[in-house]
Amino acid sequence: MSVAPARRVAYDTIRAVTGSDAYANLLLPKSIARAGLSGPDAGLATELTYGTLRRMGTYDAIIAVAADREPARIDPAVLDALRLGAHQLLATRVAAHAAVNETVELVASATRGRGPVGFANAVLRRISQASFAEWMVRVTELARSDDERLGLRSAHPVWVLRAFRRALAAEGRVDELDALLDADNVSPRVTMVALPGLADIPADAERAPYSPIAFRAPGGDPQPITEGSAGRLRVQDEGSQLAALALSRARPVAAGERWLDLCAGPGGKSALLAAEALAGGASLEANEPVPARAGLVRQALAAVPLKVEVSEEDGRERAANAPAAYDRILVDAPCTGLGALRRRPEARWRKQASDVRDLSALQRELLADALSAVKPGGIVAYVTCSPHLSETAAVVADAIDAAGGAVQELDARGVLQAVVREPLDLPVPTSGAGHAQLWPHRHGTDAMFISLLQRVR
Ligand SMILES: C[S@@+](CC[C@H](N)C(=O)[O-])C[C@H]1O[C@@H](n2cnc3c(N)ncnc32)[C@H](O)[C@@H]1O
Repeated sequence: MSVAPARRVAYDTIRAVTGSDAYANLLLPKSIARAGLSGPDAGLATELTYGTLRRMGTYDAIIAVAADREPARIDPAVLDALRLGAHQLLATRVAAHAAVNETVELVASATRGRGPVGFANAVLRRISQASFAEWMVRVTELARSDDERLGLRSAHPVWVLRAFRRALAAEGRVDELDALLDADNVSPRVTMVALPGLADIPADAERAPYSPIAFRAPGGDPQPITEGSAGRLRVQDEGSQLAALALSRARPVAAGERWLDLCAGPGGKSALLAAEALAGGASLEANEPVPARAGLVRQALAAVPLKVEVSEEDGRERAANAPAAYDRILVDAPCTGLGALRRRPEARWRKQASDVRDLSALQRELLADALSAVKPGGIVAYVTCSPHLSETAAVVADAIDAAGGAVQELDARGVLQAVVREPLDLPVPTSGAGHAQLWPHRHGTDAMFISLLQRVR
């Protein structure tokens, strides 16, 4: 039996993600194009890849019971095939015989001898004997806590869902946790930006609710729109647009202002800030230490007729070497990305709780150095695409404390409400802090955190 090309593409992508740390959202479109898939076949390859990777932890729990063996003791090439097979059997309308036979065929092509093939065949047949709901009853009975059960049902690691619960509790909305976990398992609609002053939203496009420059890609396919737009109509999450606009529109721009985008790669917000700087008579510099990503920043900036220098330094040094030089700085800090799980299906399983400690130390240093690089009266926007409190409110609170009265937090929610087309539901945090936290389930955006900090002396 031959393997359908869509399944082969899904399997190879999953192997590259689990075995070589590839990113599915970057690799899959290239693999689909190379295999010549289009229409429903491309859709099937995407569904199989994203669905399998998103629910990997849950499928592993099912495979452990069906195989009577811990996933860590299964050959990785076989395990990935079993994950893909389990997804087809339990969460799609793919016929069971096709799911089993073609998965076994994938195992035969990836391994030697009859052992792995027989093993995979037996495990898949066992999985096919019960529905997803029945398997959930079996695996959740083995869970050691309510949070483990919730993690299995929602396909989130326990440390991630606990971090989400704490962040929602910090704004008195802990009852939204289930909605947030559900939203993470649905691919977002493709949202685009029309760079202000340089491009118009296409007349027939559906507007997005909040950002005044956002619209939906017609038919979900951005390519016909991006082509021929010279980079001025581009894909960008509405939350990212709002984060950049919160800085550029925090107050009117005075001609001659100097702006810096400190952590700029791959350049989506730089392009938007450049368009805003051009309109207001400000200048912009950008910085990104990873050379390949700095190249992407230059590409993105090519859309805007403004000369923008792109440096390739560690942001801490870049900012520390420019005391009181800038009027506005964007610190879109490197973070866990837990706010963008919808579009990065494997990210939730790849990140570890221990990553947060190292990242938050770097975030604190970047923010402190950025605050030293703004003029008195200047504004730093501290932004993450993570809602984890250790990367968000705690970093900002420490920066304000450390500044000993030299830094105050502005009302980011008020700034955003003045920018948006429809009011945002942005509760006041129980701490009373001035930041804004966007959410996939509530706003349809990535979970962007936005704090505006002003140096007062
Ligand atoms: C969240 S991304 C920025 C996204 C970007 N602003 C955009 O909208 O396209 C964070 C960036 O920070 C960069 N980065 C990592 N360590 C850094 C450091 N020490 N200084 C400055 N940037 C850093 C990463 O390479 C990454 O490109």
